[in-house]
Amino acid sequence: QLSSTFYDTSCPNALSTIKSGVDAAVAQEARMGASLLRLHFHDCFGCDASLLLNNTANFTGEQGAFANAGSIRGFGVVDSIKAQLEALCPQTVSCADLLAVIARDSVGALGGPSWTVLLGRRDSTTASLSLANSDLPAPSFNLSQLITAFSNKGLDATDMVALSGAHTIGDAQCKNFRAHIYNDTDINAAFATSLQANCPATAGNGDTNLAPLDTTTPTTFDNAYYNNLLSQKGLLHSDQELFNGGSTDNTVMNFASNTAAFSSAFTTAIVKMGNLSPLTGTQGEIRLVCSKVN
Ligand code: HEM
Ligand SMILES: [Ca+2]
Repeated sequence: QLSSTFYDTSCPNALSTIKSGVDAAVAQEARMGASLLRLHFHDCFGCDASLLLNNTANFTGEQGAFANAGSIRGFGVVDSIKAQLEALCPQTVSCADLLAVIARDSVGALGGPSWTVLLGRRDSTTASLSLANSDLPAPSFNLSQLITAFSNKGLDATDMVALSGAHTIGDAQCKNFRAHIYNDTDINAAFATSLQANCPATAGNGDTNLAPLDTTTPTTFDNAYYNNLLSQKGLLHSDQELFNGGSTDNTVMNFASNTAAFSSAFTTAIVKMGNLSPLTGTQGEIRLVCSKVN
C-alpha cells in the first residue's frame, strides 16, 4: 500500500527539497552519498527509521549495534533535511520515507541509476538493538551466511549480489578488512600489500584508518566493484566471497561486463529492500525529529 504519489497533495515540494539537500551534502563531501545510502540499508533490515533513534540513555538504540557503532554517519544531513521538511509541511513526511528518498538521491548524485521510491512508511516508536545485531551481515561472513542473511529478509542471492554493488562507493575502516588483507589467500598480492601500509597487522593499531571499498572509482556509482572482484581486489572478506568459486560467480561476471544488467538488478533489489515490513496507515507515527520519538 506504499505509493509513489503519497505526498503529492500533502507536501508537493517534499521530493525536490530532499534532492536539493542531498545534492548539497554530496557536493560538499562525496563520501556522504555512500554514508547516506548505507543508512537506508541498515534501517531496512523494517524500514521504519528505528535506526535513527538515538537511545543513548538505556542503550537499546540500534546505533550501538556491532555494524553501526563508530561506523554509520550522515545523521546531521538527515536532521537538517527533516527540519526543512517540517518548516514546509509540519509532521507530514516520515523519517523512514526520508531515508528511502535520500538513498535514491545519493546514488543519483554520484552518477548511479534512478528509481521510483514508493512512499507512505511511518516511523517506529521503538528500536531493537538485538535485531540489528542479529540481522545485519558482518564483513567476516562467508557466501552462505550472506545468502542466508538476505534470504531471511526475502531477498534472493541475485538481490544480495546487486545490493552489495553499493560498495562501489564509500570507505571501510581497517578493523573491518584487516583479517582479509593479512590472512586470506583470495586477494591480489600487490593490492593486499598496498593496503597493509595504512592498516597495521596488530589489532588496536590504525583500526579506524580508511580505505575505499572500490579501489577504482570510490566516488562514482558504477559497476567497477564487480570488475575489482574479478581481479581479487575486493576490500572486505564478504565482498570477495561473491566471486570465489561459488554460486554467485556468474552473477558477478554478468554485472562486471554489463552496466545495464547491474543497474536494473540494483534498482529492483533496493525497491524490494525499501518495502520490507514498513509501518503504514495509523501504525507508528510521523516523527517531528528523526532522532527521537514524539
Ligand atoms: C552484503 C553484506 C554487507 C556487508 C557484510 C557490509 C559490510 C560493510 C562494512 C564492514 C562497511 C565498512 C564500515 C566501516 O568500516 O565503518 C560497509 C560500508 C558500506 N556499506 Fe556495506 N555491507 C553489506 C551490504 C551493503 C548494502 C546492501 C549496502 C547498501 C545497499 C551497503 C552500503 C555500504 C556503503 C555505501 C558503505 C560505505 C559507507 C561510508 O563510506 O560511510 N552495504 N559495509
Ligand atoms: Ca565506483
